[in-house]
This record gives sequence, C-alpha cells and structure tokens, in this order.
Amino acid sequence: MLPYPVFEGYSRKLMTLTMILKNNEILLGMKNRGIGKGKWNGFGGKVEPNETIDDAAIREVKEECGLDVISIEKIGIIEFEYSGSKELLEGHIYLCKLFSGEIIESDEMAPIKWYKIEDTPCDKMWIDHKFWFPMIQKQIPFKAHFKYLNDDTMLDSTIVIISNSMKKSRKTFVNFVIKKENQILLCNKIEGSKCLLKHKPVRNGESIENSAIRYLEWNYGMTAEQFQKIAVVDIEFIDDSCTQEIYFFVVDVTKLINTPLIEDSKWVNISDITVENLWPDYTFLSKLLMMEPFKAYFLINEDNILCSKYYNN
Ligand SMILES: COc1nc(N)nc2c1ncn2[C@H]1C[C@H](O)[C@@H](COP(=O)(O)OP(=O)(O)OP(=O)(O)O)O1
Repeated sequence: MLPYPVFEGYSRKLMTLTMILKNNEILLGMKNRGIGKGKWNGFGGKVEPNETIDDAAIREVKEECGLDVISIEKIGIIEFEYSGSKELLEGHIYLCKLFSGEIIESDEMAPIKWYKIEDTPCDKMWIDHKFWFPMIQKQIPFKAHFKYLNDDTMLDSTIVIISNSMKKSRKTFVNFVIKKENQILLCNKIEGSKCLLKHKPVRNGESIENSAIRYLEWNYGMTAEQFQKIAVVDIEFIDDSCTQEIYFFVVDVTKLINTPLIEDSKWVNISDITVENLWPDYTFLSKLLMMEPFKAYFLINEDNILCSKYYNN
C-alpha cells in the first residue's frame, strides 16, 4: 500500500537543498532573505534554466557557504505544497560528506554554524526537517510531500521509502482490541506508553480469518461471531528489511462469563486512556472502537513515527 498523493494540474518549481554532514555534526546557515527567512537550513536554491539539478546543488553550496563539493548524493525528493496554491516546490535533497575549502558566510546565509546533530535547532527550522532528517542520517532514499498552510503551520505530511520497499520482506500479523463495556485490554509496551496487545504471527498459507480464529477460539474460547475485522495497517521500519502488515480485529467479550487474561495486559477504562501515551495515537484506537473500517500506514524510525496516514476502506 503506497500512501503517496497524486498531483494533477500543478506546476513545479525545482529546488535543491543540500545537507552537509561531518562526523556527528550538521552545517546549517541562517537564511536572511527570500523563502525561509529567519530559519536555519541546509544550502540550496532554485535550479536555473539549462542547468542539471546536481549542478544546481553544487553551485548553491558554493554560493551560499563557500564550500566546494567533492561528492554529493541525492537522497530524497520533497514536494512542498502551500494550501491554495497550484504550484509545488519540488526540492531535491542531497547529502554531502566530502567537501573542501573554507566556510564563507554570504548575504543570503549568515551565520553559518556546525551543530551537533542532537543539538540541531529544530524549533528554528522548517517543521518538515525533523520528519525526513533520519532518512538523511541513515542514507535511506525517500520521497515526501508536506502541505503547509503558512510557513509555520503544516497541514499534512507523507513520507515513503522509495528504493528498498520492493526488496523488503513482509510479515503478516493479527492483533485484537479486546473490549468489555467501557474497558479494553492494554499491554504496557514501555514504561508510561500503552499499546494494544502483541501482534500474533499469521502462519504460512493460513488465512487472516483462520489465524484470528486460531488465537481467539483456541486460547480464549471465543466464537467467530464475537470478533470483527476492522483495519489493516502497514508498518515500515526504516532500519529493518521487513515490513509488517497487521490485521486488527475488535472482540467484544462483554457476554463472556470468564473474560480472558492475556500476557502482560490489564483492563483499562477507555476514559482513562490519555492521548499522549497511547501508541501509535488516539485516532487509531478511536477508529477501532467506533468499528470504523480503515487502512493505515506508519513509517517508524526507532521509537518515532515519521509518517502516519489513514484511509477509509
Ligand atoms: C516549505 O518548506 C521548506 N522546507 C525546507 N526544509 N526547505 C525549504 C522549504 N521551502 C524552501 N526550502 C529550501 C529550498 C531551497 O534550498 C531554499 C530556498 O531557496 P531560494 O528561494 O532562496 O533560492 P535561491 O535560488 O537561492 O534564491 P535567490 O533568488 O534569492 O538567490 O529553501
């Protein structure tokens, strides 16, 4: 399932943006004019007529920070959209680790500073930076789309990995929201962060429904009428060669005399579940509890969700 939006009838303006990295540091400049004035960013600008995008990236680095690029690698393409505009800024994102020369501040970019990656001033950068920067660090080719209302308000974000998706293996799981009256069973994933139950692997050649029946009937004595398939979710981990496809069932055990206990889980009042500490987010659980069929896609970097998308079935 690829959640990438399709654009028709939009014009495109080509831009480059090069992130220069050295050991654990990133070189950033403060933009003093034009697009992104007052924000820290990498180096780049518009692609001139009769210039290749790679050449534009190399030229912009030289113009904006004085460094000579020895080699660069294109790592992503980001479409920036502003609400109400029919023009997309198509930003070609480059990684540069090999360069020579001295840093020279320009009218357009000053000051220019090396920041430790962990000290990157994200609050003074474009909001999108934090979504895609892990891709740069891990050198994972990506495509992204960010829709802005204005320079400081993002309306929507999508990121997909473009090269390795096809090579990735896929594992299928089932999972269950087990509820009775106003409570659901939740397991503690890590301290303070709640999630649904553990995913259960679907066996080779077994259908999703039979897998759900196997877990629920065999282990907990439930009948097929008590559970309903609501959602399918694709989870892609940027570091992992495997993607997960998880089918979620909602199981109402209100009428069972002996309600099941499932490993590391406890009954929690739905009204006590807070938005902040539920993985992946509250939308997910509320859609399931409302029995609203949906598909979703999550792109995960370590414990952070870089992209979350919901689609109606
Ligand atoms: C809208 O969100 C953006 N996010 C990020 N991270 N970066 C952005 C965004 N919009 C633009 N950029 C980048 C792309 C380019 O690297 C610069 C803009 O370049 P500029 O318009 O200044 O282009 P130049 O050719 O250098 O312009 P001059 O004609 O002023 O020299 O920002």
